[in-house]
Amino acid sequence: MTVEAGAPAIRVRQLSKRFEIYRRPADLIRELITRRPRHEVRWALRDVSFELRHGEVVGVMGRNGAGKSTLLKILTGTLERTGGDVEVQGKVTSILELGTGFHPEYTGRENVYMGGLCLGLTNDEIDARIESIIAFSELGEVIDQPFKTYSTGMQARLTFSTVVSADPDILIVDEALSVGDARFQKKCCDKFRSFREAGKTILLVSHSADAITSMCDRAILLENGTVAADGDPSYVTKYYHRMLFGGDEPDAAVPPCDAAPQSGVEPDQVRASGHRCMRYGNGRAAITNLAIHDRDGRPASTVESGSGCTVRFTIIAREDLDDLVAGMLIRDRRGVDLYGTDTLLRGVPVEAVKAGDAVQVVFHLSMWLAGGTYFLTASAARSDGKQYDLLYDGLQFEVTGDRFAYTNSLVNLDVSVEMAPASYSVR
Ligand SMILES: Nc1ncnc2c1ncn2[C@@H]1O[C@H](COP(=O)(O)OP(=O)(O)OP(=O)(O)O)[C@@H](O)[C@H]1O
Repeated sequence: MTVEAGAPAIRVRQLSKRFEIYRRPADLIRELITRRPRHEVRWALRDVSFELRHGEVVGVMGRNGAGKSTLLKILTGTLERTGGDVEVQGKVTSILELGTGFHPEYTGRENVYMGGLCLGLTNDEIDARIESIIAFSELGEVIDQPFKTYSTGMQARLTFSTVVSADPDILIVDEALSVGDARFQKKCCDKFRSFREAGKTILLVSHSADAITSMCDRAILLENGTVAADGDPSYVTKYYHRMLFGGDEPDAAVPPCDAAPQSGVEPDQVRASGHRCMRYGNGRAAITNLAIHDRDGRPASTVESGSGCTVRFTIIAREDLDDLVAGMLIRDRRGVDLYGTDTLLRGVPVEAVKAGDAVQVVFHLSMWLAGGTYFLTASAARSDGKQYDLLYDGLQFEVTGDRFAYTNSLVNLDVSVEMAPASYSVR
């Protein structure tokens, strides 16, 4: 099938899934006989609607039990829906569980054939692809050993390599990549990129904000079986983060971040860049005056790569605090965490702070990032991680680049280089 980038690949309208849960198997029989309900109803999905276009890589996030797997199972046709519509345009293949359809006693090679046949490939097609599947999985040395002797990461590599070889129009992946090592994840990322360029659609479930922000064009957040957010991955992952870490105690005491622009970056600059800061916590302390100071001690929104600077902020205790840990985290514009630390990790003693007292926090660092736009998060928390106040991406700043590095570099490794004649002989 030829796919047209931008055309709808999956359309989901008001999708619902209801499970009926019987505490004991006998309850089902009793219900049938007495015609009185003896089950609990659990809605795994309720009125879920979205559309995915060909050429989009979309991440699905959500807490345990939010409905992600149920959604994927319905999209791949392995689970019946209770209500709503699903339209899928194109050939779908999925990796819902590692090694599904793979037999533990068979070798890796035999499993590639079995998996390929399950994916609709013919024997001849698998013959033509087997070497490239093995090469992609990098399991050439063990491919004739039983699948059960593979580590989870190796199983993930073989499953992924086999599934992508089926050349689907729509690829659905459920967390399978999280078990691979960083190098294999990078290969998967590259594969996704080439899929996207070929106009294919990828739906990827992950709990990792890094995976979602680095691989996806868009993210959908499920909460209690409904769509809680759908949009830009960095915004949705922030929202998810807030839900996970900021939701257990009310944070109404803390003003919205946009209402409290931080020094070092002008409010207009914040708006112009579309940067959305988020603020959450229980409000027992408040962070103010978040700023970066350059090596001359002046507040700066631009820092030279490799130069010394300080991250500064003040924490005001609104109530007596038994302990206080101050933290900082730098993210890139895709939302990937680049560096974070806190006073506890750095061995600064945790001390009680009285209501009304202010604490000045200063992190000294060398800005070994490559040129680009970055975001600084500041936190004031208890040592068990409970947030008093957290300014998520509270400050945007620029690093002016090391002009000797490639422009897509992420860090500045302060490289020097030499080249000299070498002796060389052919034996
Ligand atoms: N077969 C089933 N029978 C009864 N309830 C189910 C069944 N499958 C899922 N559920 C319920 O549906 C809800 C959504 O489950 P689902 O597995 O889709 O969540 P999830 O977001 O994939 O979670 P996780 O991140 O833990 O994998 C949960 O409350 C779960 O208990």
